Amino acid sequence: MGLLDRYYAVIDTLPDHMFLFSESGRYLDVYGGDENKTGFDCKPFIGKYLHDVMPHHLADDFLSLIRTAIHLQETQIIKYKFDEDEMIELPNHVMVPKEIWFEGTIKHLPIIEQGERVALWIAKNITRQHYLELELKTLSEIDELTGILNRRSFSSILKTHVQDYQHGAKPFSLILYDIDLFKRVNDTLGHATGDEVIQHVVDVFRSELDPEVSFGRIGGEEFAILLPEKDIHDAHELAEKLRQRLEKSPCETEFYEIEITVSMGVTQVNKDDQDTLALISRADKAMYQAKKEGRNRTCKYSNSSEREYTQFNQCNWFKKK
Ligand SMILES: Nc1nc2c(ncn2[C@@H]2O[C@H](COP(=O)(O)OP(=O)(O)OP(=O)(O)O)[C@@H](O)[C@H]2O)c(=O)[nH]1
Repeated sequence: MGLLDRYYAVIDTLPDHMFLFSESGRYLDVYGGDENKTGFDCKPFIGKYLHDVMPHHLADDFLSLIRTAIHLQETQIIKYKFDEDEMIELPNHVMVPKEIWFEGTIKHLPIIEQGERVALWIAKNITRQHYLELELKTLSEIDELTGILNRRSFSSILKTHVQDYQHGAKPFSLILYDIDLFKRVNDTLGHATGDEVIQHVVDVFRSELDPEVSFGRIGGEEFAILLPEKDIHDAHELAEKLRQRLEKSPCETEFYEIEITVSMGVTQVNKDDQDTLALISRADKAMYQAKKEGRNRTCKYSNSSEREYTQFNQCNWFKKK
């Protein structure tokens, strides 16, 4: 076997697809691609143009990357997908995959073919990696027990809302709530039943909340709801609706029917909120006031929330330094 044939055989068994494109978007050559599992070697594309084999807006994007790689002589990297709606032209015998993700690396090649400059496009199938990344993202953002946002992702969304508000977005409100006397559920009926109660409270609230509302578990039995474009009065009204709904919906476990209530604190973002701390602290103080006033109620943050909290801080087992 001559050296050229050997090179050709090697390049054609490479796991990723390698396309040679002219700067007008013509497929000059196609190699490899065994591992891309498209069931199609793409060689029939040779001689065709990008616009002949894929939806035009995708072809426009691809062509612009090819031209950028050639003009700047800088490698371009892109993540892209083909799916049932947007697919390259496949022969009839090839089953159209639901979704297939690629990483494309586009490099300028020092070759002129038929008067045109040339780029090499290496396409690696990253579908598995893409789904793993999605799974990891979900795991890092979602609370395992309840399926709502965890503390970290809720805090990050809240922070973004505060920043947007400081840059002119509409005000929003925050509800914090805590399950009343929850310790006794755990202590009397066991931790597993406690977990069921937490799930029940979340389910009842979730069924009442719009899907675009951010809802997070920010502590063991403490939750937060961010209400975009709602003032403190709207937020109080909604919180009361949720509280009353829960009051009328006992948690049914296999062995028990458990009456559950929550105490809720409500506040609204204001111009002094440079970060989330003061905002959360106000909602927390209002929630504390609701606990102090007898639980199973909703309090709006006010001067009296501040007073209650200050009195709490004046107890004798710790002092502010
Ligand atoms: N089952 C279960 N319990 C939890 C979880 N996280 C925190 N807890 C429990 O939640 C309880 C919180 O109790 P406390 O903070 O004393 O408050 P409380 O009994 O709810 O009383 P008030 O808040 O004053 O109405 C503690 O017993 C924690 O162990 C969890 O994920 N599962």
